[in-house]
Amino acid sequence: MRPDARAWFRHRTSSATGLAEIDPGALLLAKRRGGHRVSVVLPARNEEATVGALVADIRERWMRRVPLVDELLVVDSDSTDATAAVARAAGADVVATTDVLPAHGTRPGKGEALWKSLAATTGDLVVFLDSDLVGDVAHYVPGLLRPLLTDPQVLYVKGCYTRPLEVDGQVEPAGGGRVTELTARPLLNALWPELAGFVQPLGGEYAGRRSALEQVPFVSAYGVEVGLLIDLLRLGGLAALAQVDLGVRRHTSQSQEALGAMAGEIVSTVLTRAESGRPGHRPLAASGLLTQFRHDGSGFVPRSRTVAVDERPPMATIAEYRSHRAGLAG
Ligand SMILES: O=c1ccn([C@@H]2O[C@H](COP(=O)(O)OP(=O)(O)O)[C@@H](O)[C@H]2O)c(=O)[nH]1
Ligand SMILES: O=C(O)[C@@H](COP(=O)(O)O)O[C@H]1O[C@H](CO)[C@@H](O)[C@H](O)[C@H]1O
Repeated sequence: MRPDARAWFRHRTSSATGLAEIDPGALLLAKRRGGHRVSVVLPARNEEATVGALVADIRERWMRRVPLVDELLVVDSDSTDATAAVARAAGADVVATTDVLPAHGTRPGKGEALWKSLAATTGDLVVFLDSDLVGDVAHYVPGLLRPLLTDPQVLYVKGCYTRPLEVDGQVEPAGGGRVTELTARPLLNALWPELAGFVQPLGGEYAGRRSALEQVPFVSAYGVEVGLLIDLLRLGGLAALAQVDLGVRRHTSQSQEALGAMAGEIVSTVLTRAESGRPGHRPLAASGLLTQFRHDGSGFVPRSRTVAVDERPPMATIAEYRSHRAGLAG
């Protein structure tokens, strides 16, 4: 690791691996002293099996018992199951991606849900959690908020964790984060070595200041995490970024084929941000296509899909958003 990445890793990595490492009173005091309002956003596409318990736990622990969180929103991202009803019954506010900023249309993908969540929430601090988390994650929200509540220089905090791999009901103690290990980490180490200290650059649990999040584009699909990391590095510099060890993260994993497409979207996202390094040369261009293969018993069958990404502009450039925020400011 380069000296700057190593220094960052030592200075900007904190630990919140369980509630024993959290002082709720101190966080509440820091929140009140800073005059902060906290929104928690759960992007959810067909997560009826897990979103309810997650919502109920956050509401009970961090809204009712300890009012660290002011707003809990589930963004229903084109679900075809009962995600919205389950989330609402558990006490979350729920909005459909299609219903937010309707004049701007809607696009499929996680990044679209996260971009629109900025227009559907009001906190100056925003926490993002995947909706397919399983196990004890009660410490995730306070752990992610702590660097933002205690250090004004920090703009963005990513969770990091060990990641068991669960496929077809079989659980391995490690091996999760396959796209991170096989695609994102090698690419980021090659092109942005200053980010080499991030343990989980693609992790779905992170928090940031709205003032920063509204200044950067959101890649509309699975490239959103790697796009945010690169763009927030450019916006605030490495010292404005932090990570917190949240212990273990378990979630429902996708198939290798699905993750291949995810990797393609991440490569497309990285290439749109990678310069060829030689002045006057255009940015590296991705084909936007990925061909994978299945064997049908008699031979290999190619299957091509697009892994091109589009992105939404910084929310601060959206007139409806600016006028809505101005109205809130009174
Ligand atoms: O189009 C999408 C795809 C995913 N997600 C949500 O984004 C999170 C991470 O997605 P997924 O679990 O598919 O990715 P993985 O964690 O397996 O990489 C989950 O809460 C999904 O419900 C979403 O809101 N819209
Ligand atoms: O980190 C990874 O390699 C992928 C896949 O994880 P698994 O191999 O299914 O445990 O999961 C992450 O990547 C997505 C794209 O950035 C994020 O949206 C997910 O939240 C995150 O789980």
